[in-house]
Amino acid sequence: MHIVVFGAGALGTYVGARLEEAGEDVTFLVREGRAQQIQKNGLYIWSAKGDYEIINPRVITDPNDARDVDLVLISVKGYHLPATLDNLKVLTEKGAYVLPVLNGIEHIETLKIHLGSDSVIGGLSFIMATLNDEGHVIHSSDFHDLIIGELEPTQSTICTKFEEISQKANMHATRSDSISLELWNKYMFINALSGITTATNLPIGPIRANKETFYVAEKVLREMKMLANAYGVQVSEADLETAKTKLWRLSKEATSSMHQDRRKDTTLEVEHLHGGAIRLAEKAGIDLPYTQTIYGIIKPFENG
Ligand SMILES: NC(=O)C1=CN([C@@H]2O[C@H](COP(=O)(O)OP(=O)(O)OC[C@H]3O[C@@H](n4cnc5c(N)ncnc54)[C@H](OP(=O)(O)O)[C@@H]3O)[C@@H](O)[C@H]2O)C=CC1
Ligand SMILES: CC(C)(CO)C(=O)C(=O)O
Repeated sequence: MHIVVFGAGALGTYVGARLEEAGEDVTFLVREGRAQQIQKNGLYIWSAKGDYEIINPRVITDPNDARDVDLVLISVKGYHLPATLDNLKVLTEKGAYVLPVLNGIEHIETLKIHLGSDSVIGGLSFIMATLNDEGHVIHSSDFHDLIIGELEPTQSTICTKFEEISQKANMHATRSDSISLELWNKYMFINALSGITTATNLPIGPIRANKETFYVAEKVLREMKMLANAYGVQVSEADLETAKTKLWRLSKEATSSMHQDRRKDTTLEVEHLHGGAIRLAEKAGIDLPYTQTIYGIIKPFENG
């Protein structure tokens, strides 16, 4: 299978490298600056699950240079997605399916509108990864989960093929037959975790240690459950409890990628995540007061 990783950042490089390590044909579609950095420093992942270097990575900056693409793994930040749509179209017109692994929900509809519903597979990841100054991936969590699933029945064959190859790779890859529920469960979890860690500028430990602060995260979980339910996705009380348990199980220094971005003084995905939830809530005629407050607190830090 020929896989194009669109955006060789922390998550895309990690998954792309694991697939290449498993013997798959992987091409990285990047912008000029990243292409030069890869040429200078190489493509490495440093991980407790096993370090890996891609020897002679195949890197392109123009989608027209990609031949016979089966699948495009989209791993740009939410705020970069609009600028990728024309290049993605070039790839879907060659017959590729796209598998976005971004956090969030709104991007699924955006991609469907621009590329057609049949082209867009559901996907998400649980991992803590970031790029260091050399552009190498630092994988700091003991989990590295990738979940995929068809959003349309026509995607069954490509999902089966990708399931087979990704399960041979050094990561925990699974296929879900309720990917919309998985996407919303992740959205619920990430809006609580990234919201509370970024707004307080603290990792999860001190947040849990102050019940008044953890209470806010719990309220965000509840609002996100309500939002999912308003969109017909049956996020349940049990799912909410699972998300809460996950927040308790994280190591005390653990934090969200948005909070890591705040620490690095770079752009935050707050508009894509919390802003997206507020837009969806407005359309559904519901209020999300805790999410709205978190959004307001983070907003001044959005542009670094
Ligand atoms: N990191 C993590 O642990 C996790 C991240 N996620 C989600 O995954 C998504 C990606 O996050 P992450 O990997 O951390 O982000 P990064 O910022 O590390 O990577 C994003 C990459 O996208 C590239 N990019 C942006 N626009 C384009 C473009 N037009 N063409 C080609 N490449 C482009 C950027 O390249 P350039 O160098 O040119 O700017 C950058 O390398 C986010 O939605 C995040 O929430 C989900 C789970 C965990
Ligand atoms: C919570 C985590 C680390 C899980 O993958 C994540 O998605 C993020 O911080 O962006």
